[in-house]
Amino acid sequence: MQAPTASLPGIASTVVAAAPDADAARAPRGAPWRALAHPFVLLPAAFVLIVVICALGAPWIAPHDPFTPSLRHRLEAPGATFWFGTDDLGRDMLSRAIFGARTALQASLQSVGIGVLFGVSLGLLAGYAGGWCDRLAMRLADVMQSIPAVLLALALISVLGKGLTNAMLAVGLIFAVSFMRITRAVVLAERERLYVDAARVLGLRAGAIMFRQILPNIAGPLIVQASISLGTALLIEAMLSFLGVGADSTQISWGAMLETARQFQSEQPLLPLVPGLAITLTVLSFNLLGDALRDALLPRGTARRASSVQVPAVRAVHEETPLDPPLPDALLVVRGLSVRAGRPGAESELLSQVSLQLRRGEVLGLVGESGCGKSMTAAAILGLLPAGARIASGSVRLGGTELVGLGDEALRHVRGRRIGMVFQDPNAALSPVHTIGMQLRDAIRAHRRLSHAQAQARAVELLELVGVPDAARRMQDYPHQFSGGMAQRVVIACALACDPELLIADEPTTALDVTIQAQVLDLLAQLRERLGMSILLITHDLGVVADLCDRVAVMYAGQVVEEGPVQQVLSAPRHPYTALLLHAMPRGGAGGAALSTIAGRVPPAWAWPQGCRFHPRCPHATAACSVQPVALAQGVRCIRADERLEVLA
Ligand SMILES: Nc1ncnc2c1ncn2[C@@H]1O[C@H](COP(=O)(O)OP(=O)(O)OP(=O)(O)O)[C@@H](O)[C@H]1O
Repeated sequence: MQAPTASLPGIASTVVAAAPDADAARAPRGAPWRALAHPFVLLPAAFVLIVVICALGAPWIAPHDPFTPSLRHRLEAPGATFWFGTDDLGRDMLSRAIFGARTALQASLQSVGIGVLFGVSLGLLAGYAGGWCDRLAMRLADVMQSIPAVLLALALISVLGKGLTNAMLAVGLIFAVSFMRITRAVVLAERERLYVDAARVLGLRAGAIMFRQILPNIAGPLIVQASISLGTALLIEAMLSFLGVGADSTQISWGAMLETARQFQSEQPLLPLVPGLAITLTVLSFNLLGDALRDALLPRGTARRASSVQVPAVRAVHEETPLDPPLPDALLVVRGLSVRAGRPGAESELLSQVSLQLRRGEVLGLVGESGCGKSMTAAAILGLLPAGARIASGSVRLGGTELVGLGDEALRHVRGRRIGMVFQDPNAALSPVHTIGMQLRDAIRAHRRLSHAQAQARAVELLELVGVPDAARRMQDYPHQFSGGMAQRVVIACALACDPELLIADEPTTALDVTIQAQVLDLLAQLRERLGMSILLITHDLGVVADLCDRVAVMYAGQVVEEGPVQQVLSAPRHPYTALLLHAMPRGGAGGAALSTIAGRVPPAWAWPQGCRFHPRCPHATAACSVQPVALAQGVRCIRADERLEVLA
């Protein structure tokens, strides 16, 4: 175990130069309050507020005693003393309606509280864990949802006895099903988002990810559902009390008032007015508020990462790749790594016999077109393969520790502590609803027992290290208040939280403005220099590789096709694919010359070609190239590697 480090000696003081955060947009916050600004919403919001005030201050607000009968005033019409008349026992209808707000709100809050508690916990668990846990929860939900809420309440009352609490417990259990379904659906979508991957990469525990990362992000749909459920609960409470199985004689319920009004309506026709209006307006207000909140909250943050890829057919190539002996001082050694996805019998091989080596303090570039398997390689190293994909064979050793086959808990200790990860889109990698300070402190405390103050100090130090100006003040800011470049610096700071030996950067500059890209790359170079870290840099850009990397591995169709020192590979490429990639690079000063491209595209994983996978696009391919798989030999996977082949533009 690493000792807790409260500081990085000699580093924090060296602030990496950065451009000022000029484009840090201050996006408007507080979507619920924006929704309340609409006139259609102000009225119901004001009405709900009045109901709440009545419920809380009933003894002081009610003009008369709502409980003591006064037969002198029996069934009086509305007048100066009793504004809304009296009931059959001479009690003031207005005062009873004011006290009735207590019962209505208490019952609604009770049932919605129970619904939220059980529903959200189950939904989080089902959505996050998946598998049998999810299936069991969904079947339970189906059964529960087939029973009408009022029927279940009546059944529970017959077992547990009459009373509002028992009735609302039953209603709460029915509500739990809706909350569970909503939570599960949102969690299923949220868990595919980058900030959840980022939290897993940092080594946060499943509980922390569910409750601290995902839950605040699904608050919107839950608030909307809670608001609508409050109205429904109120209606059910009124209905049960109307039937005489809800509120008892010590409680005043609008439903019970309505039942009394029904009995004496022929004598006093205005009796139903007060309870009827109270029920209708309160339920309507809750529903209108729910609608407004839905409009304000739900469209937010809908961008989702594409999560699944169809894998319709089998295409597994078996080949033996001779492995080079490990480099001296190798930190990461990946050997013969194959990853497969899909149903048994219909699997495709996403990675085939991938071998890589990375020395301590070295930067290894992983290049190739989109779909070649670069991100899949990083995911396999981190033990974070997408659902349905698995490591079929091979080994990943980090500083002598075999990572393939390690359990979840052991891997959690590796991620974040020994391997840090920087993603392509910094804004997607940071949770939008937490401050930068909290996200950094969480990353630091995921692996170290530090007090809040120590974690805070370390977080500021990390922000200074990555060149965020005015670091202490910016700890309170949210991700949207940072420009792309600054947000990426924050992501890098999170990745460095526990001094990892290896940093995996997956296209860390692709989502950034070109002027900012160079600054972030400079930062990575400086960090590598100062911290002696190894970096696996995934990129499309051979220019970046030339500037930053010591070694490079070129990937094509799930295989490494060429590997070696940057200078050697870029100056004298031996694989036609590497040569064509180099040829397709935009060159400064090319003076209007058209960019050359590589004809065709990378095939999908289920259709990797037979023989050399590049042969259908290769200008030098011969009949022999399509016969059998080509092994990686002396850093290149091409049967014509020893011939001198000119690039055909
Ligand atoms: N969840 C998945 N299930 C099945 N196949 C997948 C999945 N994700 C990716 N693939 C396939 O794996 C192969 C490698 O994809 P990968 O995302 O690693 O490529 P990449 O080189 O990182 O591309 P990019 O530069 O666009 O990120 C592709 O054929 C892709 O279609």
